Amino acid sequence: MEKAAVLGVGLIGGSLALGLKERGNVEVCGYDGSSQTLRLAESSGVIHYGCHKVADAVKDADYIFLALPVGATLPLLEELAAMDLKPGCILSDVGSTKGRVMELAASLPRISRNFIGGHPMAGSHQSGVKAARSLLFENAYYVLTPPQNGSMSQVQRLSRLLSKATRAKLVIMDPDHHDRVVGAISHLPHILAAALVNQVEGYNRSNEWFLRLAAGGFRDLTRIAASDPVMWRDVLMSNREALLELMGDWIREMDLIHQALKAGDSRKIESFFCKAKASREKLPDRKQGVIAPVFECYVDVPDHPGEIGKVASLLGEWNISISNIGVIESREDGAGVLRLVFQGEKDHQKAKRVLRSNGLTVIDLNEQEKGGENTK
Ligand SMILES: NC(=O)C1=CN([C@@H]2O[C@H](COP(=O)(O)OP(=O)(O)OC[C@H]3O[C@@H](n4cnc5c(N)ncnc54)[C@H](O)[C@@H]3O)[C@@H](O)[C@H]2O)C=CC1
Ligand SMILES: O=C(O)C(=O)Cc1ccc(O)cc1
Repeated sequence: MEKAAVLGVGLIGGSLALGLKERGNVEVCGYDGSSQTLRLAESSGVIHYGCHKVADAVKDADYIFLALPVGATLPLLEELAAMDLKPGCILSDVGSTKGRVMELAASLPRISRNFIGGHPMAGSHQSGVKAARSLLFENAYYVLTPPQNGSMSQVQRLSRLLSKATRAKLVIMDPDHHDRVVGAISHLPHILAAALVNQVEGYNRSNEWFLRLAAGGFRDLTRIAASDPVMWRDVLMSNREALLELMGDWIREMDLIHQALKAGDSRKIESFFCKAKASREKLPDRKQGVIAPVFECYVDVPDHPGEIGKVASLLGEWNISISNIGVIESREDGAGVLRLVFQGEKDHQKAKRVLRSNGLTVIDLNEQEKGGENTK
């Protein structure tokens, strides 16, 4: 049986460990800086067994997951790079930012090819192993950021395991692109929620009615302000560039509504809310845990001129329409990885068949393994 080491068994590490244990068909060893957490993880069955030393936890591991705050992930990754890991061992993390960790991994030659960044796009304002749940990531996106010059077969190995263990939808992204997008939809909202709570708390100090009257809107908008401060300190510190830009845009947006209010411009004020209402109503309802399906696959393109054109015309000959095509990774040897996106499941399945029967290596990160756990 393969072995997975989960370093940091809090909310995310614990949830991942539970999924790996219940559906991943791997032995799960845990490590945590807090021996109380490690004991609890062991006694509540979140991990098969715990180790008090990192070196013992990662010994003979086939997979290593770092599930600590980003600021603690970076030095631990450097420590791991100095250890003798099992050849071919895949390392990954779960951190909310990807640029900084990918940059560091790229500078550590002993692990750079086997470090595939990860970010499950689900969680909670709670933290700690007590809040861990085996299906926390079900139907959420799980972003992978493969290394430049890494191998797609390692990405496929990791995604097979994660798909079974988490039942999330795996997608590949460039680290900087990830940090800008997630900065806007997750990091910036956390800053705004905390700022609003701090502002109202200031008023409340001299008049307790402020927080006493706090109703639905304030509560909905600020739930995430109860999240772990160390984790969020590290998220901001590791995504400074993108967040400074996004906060600049936010200040400009606030200034527009401030100006409209100052001028008593009721038309502008109404259109500000109309625009937001229309856009908010278009957001898919996640209550049932449903997310847009991913109709995409990746093709390893050999180092021959015109290969991308060949893929496109092959699909054209079979009347398969592509909704998006792009090179996501170009390697030093001239070869690369092509990302193909289709409008529907029929074209997606047909394209994989056609490309494979023409000798191309096609990777679908969410392909169900025949007879595997996630076919249930
Ligand atoms: N909380 C959330 O909703 C989400 C968090 N993430 C990311 O997951 C990572 C972990 O977050 P959570 O599980 O929420 O935090 P957590 O606080 O629940 O768990 C972190 C665990 O790491 C341990 N730890 C901290 N520093 C350590 C060190 N230097 N050495 C050994 N152990 C150490 C702690 O004792 C704790 O058990 C973070 O990088 C965060 O950005 C990703 C997706 C969602
Ligand atoms: O609780 C919530 O709504 C969250 O926002 C959870 C969350 C926190 C951090 C992440 O990187 C991803 C998801």
